[in-house]
Amino acid sequence: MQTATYPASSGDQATKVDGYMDRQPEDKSNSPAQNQRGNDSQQEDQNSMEKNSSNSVWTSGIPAALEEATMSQPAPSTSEGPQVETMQSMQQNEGARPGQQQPSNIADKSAPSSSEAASRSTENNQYKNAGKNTDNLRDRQMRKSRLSQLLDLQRKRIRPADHSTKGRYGIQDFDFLQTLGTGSFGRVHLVQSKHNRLFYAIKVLEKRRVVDMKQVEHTCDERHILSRVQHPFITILWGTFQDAKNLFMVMDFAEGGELFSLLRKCHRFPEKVAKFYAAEVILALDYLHHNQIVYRDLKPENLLLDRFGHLKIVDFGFAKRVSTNNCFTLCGTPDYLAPEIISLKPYNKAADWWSLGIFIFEMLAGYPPFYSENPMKLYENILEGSISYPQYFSHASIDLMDHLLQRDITSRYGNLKDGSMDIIMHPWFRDISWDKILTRKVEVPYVPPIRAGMGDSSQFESYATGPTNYGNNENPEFSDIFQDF
Ligand SMILES: Nc1ncnc2c1ncn2[C@@H]1O[C@H](COP(=O)(O)OP(=O)(O)OP(=O)(O)O)[C@@H](O)[C@H]1O
Repeated sequence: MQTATYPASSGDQATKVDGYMDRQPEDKSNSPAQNQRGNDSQQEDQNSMEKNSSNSVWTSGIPAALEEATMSQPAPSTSEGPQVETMQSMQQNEGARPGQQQPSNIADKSAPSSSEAASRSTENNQYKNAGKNTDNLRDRQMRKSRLSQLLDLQRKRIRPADHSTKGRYGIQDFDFLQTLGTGSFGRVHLVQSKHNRLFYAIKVLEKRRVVDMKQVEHTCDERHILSRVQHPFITILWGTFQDAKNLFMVMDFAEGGELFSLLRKCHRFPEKVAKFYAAEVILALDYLHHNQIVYRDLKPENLLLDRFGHLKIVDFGFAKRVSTNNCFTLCGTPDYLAPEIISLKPYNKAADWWSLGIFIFEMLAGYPPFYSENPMKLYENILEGSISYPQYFSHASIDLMDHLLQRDITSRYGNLKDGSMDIIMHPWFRDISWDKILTRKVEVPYVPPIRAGMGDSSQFESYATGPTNYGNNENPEFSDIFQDF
């Protein structure tokens, strides 16, 4: 779990929902309620930006679009200066990866341009006229049916129910290296296979903590669901095993770190970038929902980047197999909770589409729409549902978020007769090639600056080495409860 370095203020200590820790935006300097950070923390941020900027690499193809999108967003006035500068300084300081073109002259392009406002207004006008001029109904129908066929193929890729990951590996198969992240029940380690020398991530869960926090069912669901799903944007579970005290889940190592960290470094993403990450998430949610799985914990902390810059959803600790409206558990991350969950009403996959709306907002604004340091106020804000969109959001993005952030689930996009198609076909995604997104043929906005395949954990926070006295098989605990592992 990413620990926020945002200064804690009174009353904002971790809130637990169903055993999970709350998050605090590290920086919501451009939020309606501006933060009051001291010089020290600003200096710290500056230092960390400089450190990070020299590492960051933006791929060659996207930057022009990325810059345009970034620069066409008037920056809100904040004590820390505009986000635009932040993004630009990241770009200016980047080093070129071997074989990659240095992004074209960013400094020149950063000069204020009178065409920016014009281009935004053209974009908005295009959106307003979209129904009249482009997208005639027949084209739309054809696109929709082509897309449905494509998605159907992916949706059917599910491993058989009797596919077992149990006992496929043991502690003796891996060298345990540093900690990549910590969670409520243990930690995730970088490991190296003693056989093929490849690097993996192993999530270790302490059985006693899982039992004490009444998370047995969630943990078993996580293992079961992850062992069956097969999707380009979902982490692969290679195997599970246990020792006397711990459960182990062997996953592929997502080397690029958390999207959360990238977002906090950039403060907010240009629309093109947000659209790209949203598109990958949508395809993963579409896949899960068609396989009767609701994810229930969408947030930037659970979205990791692989070495190429594509997303991998991790942490299926709240994922659940569902039929219709049959979830009641209060779980998820407060900022991302759908109103029906807070009201303790039965809820379904529509809750994930609500979270998608929050996710898109947070990527574009740098803070979630209902943010409050006071958890009760946060819940009130969510239930009340009034959203103040920053003026630099495009009409199309606002329209999509309005349709996702519908308190009434019978009006929420994703939950209507056409399901996810309403989202996929929304004008905000007009320039997205869904088939290319699915086949990962789209140029990514950001390639993590790592030495791929070398066990490079530079994109993760450093942790003091934790307990790694794993592998003790004496006096096994709870083996009846965790017999599936
Ligand atoms: N496959 C992976 N590759 C690289 N890092 C990973 C991987 N899976 C998890 N991590 C890191 O470990 C952190 C904790 O993982 P995860 O969220 O799955 O644990 P958790 O115990 O369920 O945490 P939480 O209590 O926050 O739900 C992640 O935020 C991420 O930084």
